[in-house]
Amino acid sequence: MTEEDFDIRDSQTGYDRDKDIEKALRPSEFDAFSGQDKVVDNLQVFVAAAKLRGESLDHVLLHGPPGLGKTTLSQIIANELGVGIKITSGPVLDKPGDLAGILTSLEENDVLFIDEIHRLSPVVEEYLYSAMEDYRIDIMIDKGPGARSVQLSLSPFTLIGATTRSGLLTSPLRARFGINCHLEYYDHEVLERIVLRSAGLLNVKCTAEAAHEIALRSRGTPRIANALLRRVRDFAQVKGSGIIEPEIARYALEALNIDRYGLDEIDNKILTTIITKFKGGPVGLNTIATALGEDPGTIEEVYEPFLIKEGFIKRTPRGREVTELAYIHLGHGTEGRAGSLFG
Ligand SMILES: Nc1ncnc2c1ncn2[C@@H]1O[C@H](COP(=O)(O)OP(=O)(O)OP(=O)(O)O)[C@@H](O)[C@H]1O
Ligand SMILES: [Mg+2]
Repeated sequence: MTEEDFDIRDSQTGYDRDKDIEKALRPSEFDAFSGQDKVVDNLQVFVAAAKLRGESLDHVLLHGPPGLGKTTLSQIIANELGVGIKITSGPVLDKPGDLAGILTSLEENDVLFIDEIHRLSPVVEEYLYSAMEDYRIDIMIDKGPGARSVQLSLSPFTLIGATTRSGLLTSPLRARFGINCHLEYYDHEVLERIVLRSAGLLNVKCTAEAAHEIALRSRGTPRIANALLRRVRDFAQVKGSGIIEPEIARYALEALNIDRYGLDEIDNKILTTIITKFKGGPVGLNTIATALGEDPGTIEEVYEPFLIKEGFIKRTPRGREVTELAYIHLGHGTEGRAGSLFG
């Protein structure tokens, strides 16, 4: 990829301007949130029950790959509960004191959102335990010989933790969440609906067929769908009629060098590595990770689920194996492959 190429990764990390648009496209009610039906249905019941009883909602853990709506859902939950939300993240909370400051500022039944909760330091994590369980924390007053710790009661609150790497959570932390939700990659039809909704919010006309083209290449991820929509809109306005139609959408996506299946650079690297270095597999996860210089957990939790969902990789008892689709997609011959699956 040259620098001029559109890098899908930018849409994951986000430029500031894009961040603002991302905020504007973020649904604020359950009804505007498409997909993840099971998770949403359950959350709606739990939220309604908590409201009925006038209690705080149980602590919620949201996990799943980037860009699938964890931050969005946590904001919807607070909004639907009609409470305030404070937002922070694991790496930002350096010392227990940082956490104590936020916890004591929460009002009754408020939501505290901790993003990247797998990156909390062990001392801060331990400090969180009693806050989550009994709404109590210990704070130190005074320094030196007069130092003593006093217990402080907190208002009941809901902790919503989000993580892309649930495998890294310790079991004591995981056990303290009463509600545990896993977000899945989105189907094309749902992404198409999301693209059409976003187009409406951006005030640009987009046909259903064009939305479908964009959805196909969005890696099952609403954030990428929205990012592609914005780039395609640029093409439609500069080189087309201003309306997003299938032809201009296809033209733009080609020009942006977006993979036909929405795979990103790392997805393609994983497939290429299995094909060229391991004869298509089966090969163990750790071996793939070492060959790529990536962390095995990240491959397993962040990349592999999409490749499996779309049928590029299979899990077998002996390891990971690429499918015929992967060979076709990458334009590799299947001569060197192991096994006799396609032979
Ligand atoms: N179900 C949905 N319906 C409509 N838009 C969605 C949906 N899910 C996510 N989005 C859009 O995708 C963008 C990314 O979602 P969000 O920031 O919530 O993802 P995330 O899971 O928190 O990602 P990360 O792990 O990177 O923090 C949001 O701006 C929102 O507009
Ligand atoms: Mg987020």
